[in-house]
Amino acid sequence: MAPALEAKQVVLPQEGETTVAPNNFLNSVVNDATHRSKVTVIGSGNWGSVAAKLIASNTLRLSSFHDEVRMWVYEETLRSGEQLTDVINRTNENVKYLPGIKLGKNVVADPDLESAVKDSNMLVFVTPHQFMEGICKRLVGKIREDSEAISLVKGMEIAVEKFSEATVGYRLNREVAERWVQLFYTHYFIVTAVQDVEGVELCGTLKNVVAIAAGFVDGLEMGNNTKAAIMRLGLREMKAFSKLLFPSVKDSTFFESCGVADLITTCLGGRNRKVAEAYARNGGKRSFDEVEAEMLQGQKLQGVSTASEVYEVLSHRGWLELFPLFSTVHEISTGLLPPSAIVEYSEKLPKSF
Ligand SMILES: NC(=O)C1=CN([C@@H]2O[C@H](COP(=O)(O)OP(=O)(O)OC[C@H]3O[C@@H](n4cnc5c(N)ncnc54)[C@H](O)[C@@H]3O)[C@@H](O)[C@H]2O)C=CC1
Ligand SMILES: O=C(CO)COP(=O)(O)O
Repeated sequence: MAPALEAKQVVLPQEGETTVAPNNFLNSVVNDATHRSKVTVIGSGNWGSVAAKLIASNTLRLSSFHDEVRMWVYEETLRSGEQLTDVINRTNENVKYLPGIKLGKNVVADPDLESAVKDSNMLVFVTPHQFMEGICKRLVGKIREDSEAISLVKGMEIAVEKFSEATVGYRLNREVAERWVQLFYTHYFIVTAVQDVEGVELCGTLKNVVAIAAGFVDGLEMGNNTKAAIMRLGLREMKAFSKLLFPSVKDSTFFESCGVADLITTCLGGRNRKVAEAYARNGGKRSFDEVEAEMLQGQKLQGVSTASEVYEVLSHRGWLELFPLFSTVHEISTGLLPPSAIVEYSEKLPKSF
């Protein structure tokens, strides 16, 4: 991917420093409409819709971007009989996944994946991870050659413009990272770039497994001390697992927004936590799928399937004993162990851990 960059003279902050979107600078640099970046958000769930809203407020403000933001919608028929896409385009609101929040008139919902991406060079992937493979396969040969893409990291309350933050992980090209930061940054959504793609990705992914464990603790009414202990041990497993898989992962990434902050917010308030709490209150008698469908009404949990994927890696590599929290979460969520096993697992902690 070779992005055409228009903002080469941006003075980049040091790694880990917060970047303030250089509003006036960008406006003066890019005037040529043919070189403006065009953005498509691939996904329109809860976070996908928030992302589209955030981005749309910035594309209007910054002349380096086309105003219009396309949002690919996995089409569904609402109870009213209307198509979700039609309702979004008529009301400017995702009434199913982000009700009560206007997305911005420059957000255009599109149920056709190919048409949604065809003119865009900045692709924002934000669907539940279980659908990503199928979507990527459908996109082969359909996207512009100069496309850049980002897979999103976190934040829930920003749709109502409460202060929040996020981390962009990048590999080598700081300028590309900077453009993504500009696209997302607002006064209420602080975005930081760190040179650690794997670390950022794994933080966002693995913390959902810890959030399931935190939900079990809540469901069993074990209190805050136990929950804090589970979160600390979870963070330790997140770090150990990430570094075993990718030795390049940096310790400092775990202290960024994508690390400890996202872990805390998801373990205190997220959907994984909420559904796991209900599952544990039921003593694991109803399956996660059942509880999820009932409680989330179409939104999707990531923690349970992530725990299963992590378990596969651990089994394959012979690391199960090194990661008792991760493996216990999987065993509980598949009904092999009762929810109470979440605190019993600590007896299995290896001495060196
Ligand atoms: N909600 C949040 O606070 C945050 C979510 N994320 C992550 O963003 C990703 C997307 O989450 P949300 O936007 O919250 O989604 P969501 O869970 O609110 O909604 C599920 C979405 O999946 C779509 N969908 C259902 N079946 C599908 C299929 N077969 N193919 C493609 N799409 C299908 C639905 O139409 C809907 O748009 C997840 O990986 C999540 O962990 C990341 C940060 C924050
Ligand atoms: O990944 C997420 C937030 O970072 C989603 O968390 P929940 O699905 O638990 O709300």
